[in-house]
Amino acid sequence: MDRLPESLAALTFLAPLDRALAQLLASEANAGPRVQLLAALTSRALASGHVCLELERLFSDPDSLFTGADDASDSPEKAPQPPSAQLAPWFAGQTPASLAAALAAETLCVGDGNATTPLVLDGLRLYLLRNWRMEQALAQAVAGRLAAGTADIPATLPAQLATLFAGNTQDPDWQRLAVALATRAPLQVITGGPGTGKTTTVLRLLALLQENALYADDGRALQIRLAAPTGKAAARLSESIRKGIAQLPTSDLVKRHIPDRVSTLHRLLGAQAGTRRFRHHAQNPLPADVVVVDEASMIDLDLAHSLFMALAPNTRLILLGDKDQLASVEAGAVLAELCREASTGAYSPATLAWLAQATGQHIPQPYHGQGSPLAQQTVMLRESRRFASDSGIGQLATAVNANDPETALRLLEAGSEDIAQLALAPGAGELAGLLTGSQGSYRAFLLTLAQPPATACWAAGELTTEWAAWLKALLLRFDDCRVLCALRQGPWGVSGLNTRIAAWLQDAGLLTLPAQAHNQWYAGRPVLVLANDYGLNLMNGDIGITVALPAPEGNGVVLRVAFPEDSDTGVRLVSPARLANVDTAWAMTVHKSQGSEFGHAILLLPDRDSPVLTRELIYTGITRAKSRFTLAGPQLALLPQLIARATRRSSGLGAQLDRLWKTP
Ligand SMILES: Nc1ncnc2c1ncn2[C@@H]1O[C@H](COP(=O)(O)OP(=O)(O)OP(=O)(O)O)[C@@H](O)[C@H]1O
Repeated sequence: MDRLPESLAALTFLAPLDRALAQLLASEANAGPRVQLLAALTSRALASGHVCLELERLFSDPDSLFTGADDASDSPEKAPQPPSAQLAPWFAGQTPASLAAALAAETLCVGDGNATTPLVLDGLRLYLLRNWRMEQALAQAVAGRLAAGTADIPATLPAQLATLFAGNTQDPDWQRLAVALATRAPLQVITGGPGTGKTTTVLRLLALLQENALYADDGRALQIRLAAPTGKAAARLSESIRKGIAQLPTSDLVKRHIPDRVSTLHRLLGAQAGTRRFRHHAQNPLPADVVVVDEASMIDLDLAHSLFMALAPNTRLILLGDKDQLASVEAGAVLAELCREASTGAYSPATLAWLAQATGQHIPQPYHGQGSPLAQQTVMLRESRRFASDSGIGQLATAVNANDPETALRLLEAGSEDIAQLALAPGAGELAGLLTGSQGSYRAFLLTLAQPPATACWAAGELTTEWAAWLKALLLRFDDCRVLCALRQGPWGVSGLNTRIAAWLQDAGLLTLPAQAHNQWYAGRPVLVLANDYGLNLMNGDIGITVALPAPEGNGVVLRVAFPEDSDTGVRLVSPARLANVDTAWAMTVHKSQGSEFGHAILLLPDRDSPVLTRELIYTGITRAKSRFTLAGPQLALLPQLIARATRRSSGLGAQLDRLWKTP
């Protein structure tokens, strides 16, 4: 330990920012070598998605703490030695408890959260102060929403539920149970895999709440706000809400008061250019009676904290998401932490009795328990309506989630109408055939691109209906197929694949690339927006298609990027010159694909293992497929070890909640 700080340079897995933090603590707070090292490690763990540094894990499984989330590389040169080997000399002869004791003695740098110290030690968890505060505040907000206890059952509730769920014959009917529970507290969590009916359920809940509000004595409609973490997820929810409203068994008045506009969460909270602060916060809460947030697995600690702080105490929050998907790119695994008891249910006798009275439903014994107050407000939807029980995609996703590699391999090897595997040679030429083939490929998209309308493109400076419809069709067709990479860098990562795919498409006569290699812009280039741009109203994750349009004035053509938009034309055109932060999107990372779905999802595994290849990544990749899934790669034999590797993000949210509930 005494050789620090110079020797921090020897820890190659640290980033300059981690070392800078250590140096700052040394110069400003007189931090000793041990605190410097642990501060740098906390900072590195944070960059890998962990809210805190768990000292026990630092000893038991350090390599799992220091892997990148979205910036993984498959070049082995980057990490000459695993972190465990590099750290071994520093921690020889120590234990988690001895480290904690030594840290606690450094009172200028390390505190218990009451004083303003740069680091907070909470048991055997070490935090940067800001994260500890956010986690505390979030836990208190969650617990606060559940503190009021159980409301009485409104006399009308059983009949309303019976009408709304008249078509559901399942026993228990988890959708009905979820709606019933959501009426009794200002927080409800609904988790479930793809197509388990999360949107359908929340629509019925909104109908029920709005019905009660509109037909009450004062007849005031509830202000309902819908949001999702990315623009793409928001557009998808908007589309399924639009379709679902028509089928609701409720009056036209109620239907008219259910919104179908879904904003991004950042926009809902009032993101402002040039600052991380949102317009809505505890002193200026969101004006809303009900807030629904979909794809909640993508919400990191920071955003979850901002969301909870922006809600007035009586605003009802409904979180929807799939707890088994990849966690957020930034630190935290909020939905997974909130859903710790979702699989087992753990419904208390009081909840069981309440539900029996409200719904007439009896939850089977395996789901009984003495769960936390949050478990009582959480429902896991368990039956996929999108995938029949014999669908390959559904079965494969279930096997991966259940850590059952034998079944997953058997399904893939046998193949079926909707799943296949494709072993690739180093040149990956087999993939070229798949991407230019007749179905579930980029062919239909590129053929649509080649056939713009023969009519005029512009009328009075606006796109004509025909051209707008063509652009919308183009955007839709692009979702026929997508290559999802596990990694970003290297030959099997997004960067390598995008170049190869464009060349294959050109070889097949489907695409014309610019003669000059440095010119990245060409008609047909799909682009992915990499960061929120409030000036252009484009969100991280939005996808646009580059098109050549007749110039609005004069001769020739201009390149524009078409993005979907919730407007009359349904599309918006942006000049490529204004798009500084975009990437080509023939291939994208599984992380970036969250919240999207594709007709045919092709998940590409690299040629060697990496700690970022996890069960959640495989599951998320599979569940992006609507009708066809292909697992491709040069080393498909890696699959069982990837399925076995479950992600565990270090966080204290669950522990903070447990503590709050134990000490009323
Ligand atoms: N109780 C039900 N009875 C019949 N069909 C249902 C029921 N619930 C959902 N569905 C149908 O199943 C499909 C998937 O439902 P929904 O879109 O609500 O699921 P989801 O969990 O929100 O899906 P996603 O994974 O896309 O978020 C839809 O076509 C929906 O109409």
